[in-house]
Amino acid sequence: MGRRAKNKQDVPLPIELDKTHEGKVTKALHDKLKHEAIRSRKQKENAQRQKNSRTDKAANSNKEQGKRKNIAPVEDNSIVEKKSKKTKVVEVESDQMVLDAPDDGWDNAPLESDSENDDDDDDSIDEFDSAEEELPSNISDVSDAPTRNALDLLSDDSDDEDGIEGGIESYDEFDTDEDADEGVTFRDMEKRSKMLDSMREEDEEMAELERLEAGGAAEGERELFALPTLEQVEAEKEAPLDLQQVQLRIQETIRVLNNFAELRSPQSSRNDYMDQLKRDLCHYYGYNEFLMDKLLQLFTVGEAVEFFEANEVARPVTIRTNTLKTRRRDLAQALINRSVNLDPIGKWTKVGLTIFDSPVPVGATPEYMAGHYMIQAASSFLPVIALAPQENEKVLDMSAAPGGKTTYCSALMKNTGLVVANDANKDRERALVANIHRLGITNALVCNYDGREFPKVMGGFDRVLLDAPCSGTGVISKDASVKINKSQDDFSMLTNLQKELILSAIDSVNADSATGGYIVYSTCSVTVEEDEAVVDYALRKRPNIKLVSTGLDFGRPGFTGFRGRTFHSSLSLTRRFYPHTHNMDGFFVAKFKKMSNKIQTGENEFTVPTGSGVKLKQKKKKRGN
Ligand SMILES: C[S@@+](CC[C@H](N)C(=O)[O-])C[C@H]1O[C@@H](n2cnc3c(N)ncnc32)[C@H](O)[C@@H]1O
Repeated sequence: MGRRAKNKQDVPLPIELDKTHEGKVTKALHDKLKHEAIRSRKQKENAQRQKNSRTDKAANSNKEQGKRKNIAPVEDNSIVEKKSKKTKVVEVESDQMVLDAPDDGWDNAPLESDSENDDDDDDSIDEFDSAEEELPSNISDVSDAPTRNALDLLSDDSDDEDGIEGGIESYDEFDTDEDADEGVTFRDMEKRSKMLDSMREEDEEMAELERLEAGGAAEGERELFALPTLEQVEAEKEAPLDLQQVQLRIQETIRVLNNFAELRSPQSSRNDYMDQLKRDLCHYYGYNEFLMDKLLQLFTVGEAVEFFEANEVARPVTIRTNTLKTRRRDLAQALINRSVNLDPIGKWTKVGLTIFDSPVPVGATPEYMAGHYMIQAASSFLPVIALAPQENEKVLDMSAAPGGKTTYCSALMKNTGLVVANDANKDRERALVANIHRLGITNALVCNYDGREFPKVMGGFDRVLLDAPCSGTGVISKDASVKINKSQDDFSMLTNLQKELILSAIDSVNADSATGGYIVYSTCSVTVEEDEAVVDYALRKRPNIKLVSTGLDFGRPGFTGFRGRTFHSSLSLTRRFYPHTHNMDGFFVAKFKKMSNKIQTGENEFTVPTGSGVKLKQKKKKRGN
């Protein structure tokens, strides 16, 4: 746990970076002139507006009496419902659901035996309906989605002249379902539309003015910032940590680094600033220097701070509907009846729900006990969506415990075919077996091998999922010990294991599978050495595979190069997910297609079996002289 977390009583506000100060100094002069021009124009306009307002109000007061209610926009029912809900955890996807005029989502997850019962829909959950599809082709990009909120919608639609003239005091007055068109003429509408435009312009200019005022004042003060001297650094080590001071220094250091030529102190180099920043970030967020270095290599300093901040906040609790037993709409209704406050996770899944709050523990409801859902992180849906297991296939989940992904595979396969759920850790397999029973999975076989023993144990799978053991740098909000308990030795050990496991996973797949021939590699780590570097290694060692699209069209493309290393260009097909951009755990997903069971790797030719057991054919090595 970081000092920031430990010192809860003294936690300063989250660090917000000043993005308005990244430009050059000449821009300050430009801003100042613009500031003056806007101020003088605004003074004139305000005087004129007040005059017009008085005249118009007098002329229209009778006409406008009683009209206000009639011209208020009819608010979408779903928005009214959302507004009445309790405050939510920050959740980009659910906002999107509100605004995308949803229609049909709950019904897209039919209970197999009950699909014709769709017409007994309950109105109370219609607001969540969406046209989302499980198939990857329909996944939308949450990170790029427009982020208008319900109030934006209301203000866009509002036609109330009183609101315009006098300023909108409260949006409550628009909450009416009376006929919006009655009594409104085209001339009125045109006039109101012009007024709205002018109001918008005015708001934008005011915002610009405020920005310039705030920026101007800060600029003068901040230029005095200098790094602490060696003596001060030593003295700080002895004294109790002043979080406010450290926070301020982080902001100032980043500002200088963003405009180094102009704002640096001549006595300090870029490295001096970076060293101080690293020390401060370690203190403030409680990371060891080793991991801090790694993460600062991954992001710009600004984005690194966003990542650290996101790690201080718990991700939303999410559950996955077990479609073998129920439909999402029925599950949602059952939980709503228990006063659980929930929403669909986002357009990219039709089985996920976000739980905002619940008066009963989500892991102890009768629906949970009956196996109607799995408590599962949203990120953990992604590799299974990418794997896309089909009915009647033979699938291997190489590191399966506690079974979130195994049971999702079985659900997608409608309990047909075979899912081999393996894990090297016997203790963790208890939870795997319990989940398999609770969720009513009947197509799984649990085994307890070191994954590296595949495909000798069994081969010829249509698809293999390797959700690899990893450092957990994507799930720091769940396990803060990761901040301090990882060393270079741990990373070396893990990446070696990951490389061996990924080759076993590839060799366990039958390239001649009629329906499959796919391998998905995933980790809950954001480090390149556990993600792209492992995938790149697999591509080099197994030329009979190629990367294909994960089908997840949100998430950032993987790195094709990193700190002087060049990876195969197809690495851009892999996907990265971050807590600060996707509000889900940090995650990595890569999907391979195996093109042939024969591989030629210079000296050796391997033939991977299509049935169980392994045949390893080794050609005679060609030896040189
Ligand atoms: C990220 S967790 C898997 C989570 C699981 N896929 C799920 O969704 O519930 C990684 C798992 O790898 C297992 N593991 C570690 N080393 C292994 C190995 N050599 N072979 C197979 N599994 C291994 C760990 O016991 C752990 O359960």
